[in-house]
Amino acid sequence: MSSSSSIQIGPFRHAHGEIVLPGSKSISNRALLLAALSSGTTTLHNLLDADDTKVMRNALRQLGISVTDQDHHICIIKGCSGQFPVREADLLMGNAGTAIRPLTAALAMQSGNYRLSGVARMHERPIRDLVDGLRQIGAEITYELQAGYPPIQISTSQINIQDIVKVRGDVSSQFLTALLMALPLVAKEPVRIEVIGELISRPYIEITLKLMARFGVLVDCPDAQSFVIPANTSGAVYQSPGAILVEGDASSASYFLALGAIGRGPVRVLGVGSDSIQGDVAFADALALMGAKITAGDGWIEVAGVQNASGKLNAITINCTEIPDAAMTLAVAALFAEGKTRLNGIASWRVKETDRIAAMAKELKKLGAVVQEGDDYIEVEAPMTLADWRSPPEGIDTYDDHRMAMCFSLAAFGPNPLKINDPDCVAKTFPAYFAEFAVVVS
Ligand SMILES: O=C(O)C1=C[C@@H](OP(=O)(O)O)[C@@H](O)[C@H](O)C1
Ligand SMILES: C=C(OP(=O)(O)O)C(=O)O
Repeated sequence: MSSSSSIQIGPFRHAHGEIVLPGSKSISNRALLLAALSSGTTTLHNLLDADDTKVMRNALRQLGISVTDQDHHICIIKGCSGQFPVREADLLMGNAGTAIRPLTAALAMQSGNYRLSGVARMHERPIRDLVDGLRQIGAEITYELQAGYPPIQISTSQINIQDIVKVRGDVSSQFLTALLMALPLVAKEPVRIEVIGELISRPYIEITLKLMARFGVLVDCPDAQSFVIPANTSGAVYQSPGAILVEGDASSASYFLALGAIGRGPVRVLGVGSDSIQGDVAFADALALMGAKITAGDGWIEVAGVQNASGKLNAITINCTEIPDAAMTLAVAALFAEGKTRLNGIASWRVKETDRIAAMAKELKKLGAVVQEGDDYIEVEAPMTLADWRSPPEGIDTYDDHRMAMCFSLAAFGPNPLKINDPDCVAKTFPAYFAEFAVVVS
């Protein structure tokens, strides 16, 4: 849990250096679950060691899986061949969407009794579309407090799959990810998952499919809305690949790439690059559109300032439905752009760690930016002159949202010192963030 301290940083002018990124949250939590469900032993290298992955590791241990941390970043998992040894458990999921949603689906396939709950904010984050998807195939799931939200109770039931399972994809892609990973455990015939309506955050589905393939399950995608899971004829459907090397986290990379643009650079991130399976590497393309000088290769990306004669970024209008997490970094980078930056397709921000559109608008305004928000967009214009930048004495609030804290560190490149409240909330995905930040800024 994060404390209620604050830090004072900046003003800074330069950013340069190299940073080795922590492991990807999205890959770490998928790899942990698939390794646990597989037959065989898997060694996970460069696993993220942060709150969200602790939640997953602890839950798997409670479910009877052998999870051995060799050091902070190497973890050895002995798989259970699809059937968790423990059939009753009360699992605390913190605020980790990548833990509660996939585990809910996997546990609904187990014929056991499980309760899943989280921190207060998790109980405001929707899970209805997943529960509806699972109920179609006979899962018994009830809501403990408010319908549509955790805590939930999963009871022993008979899973009976007809040939099509439908799921909505416009609130979170994690519901589809959860079904994709869980259904192979019970698919006696091929099962088609059909996505109803828009599918947001689509690149995260690519991560899911690629990880499933590493564990031996190949999903067919006949069209953009359909996913066909093969029949499970052998019982133990997932096969351990032996070892997995987790890439660096592309969302975590976004803060350092932005620093390389705003603080002249060069800043190089190591651990993600042109060969990445994470959609958030497209943040580098967005930054290039804003005028940043970017080069990349396998396993690295570098930013060396901006190409515009003004030395400033230029504003852009961009649809962010494929990069919902890194898009937050663009909103704060807009403080260093000429013109009005508009981020579209970000309705999902409202149901994440906090209402990120409201929080972002409120805190950017405290700095003197001109901000407009709508249901699914935000527009940001930098303070007109240096004198229009404000230094709010009460500090920037972070709403227990790791990305609010990390994004707003960029604002320390404005003319004033900056106070950030509750910086420890970065522990959700990047506990060492402010230590790494300190190494590259001056
Ligand atoms: O599947 C994943 O690993 C994630 C999917 C995205 O969520 P939504 O699909 O809810 O947008 C993203 O914001 C989250 O941080 C991680
Ligand atoms: C939305 C996020 O997390 P979660 O996996 O809890 O959905 C995030 O990390 O920005």
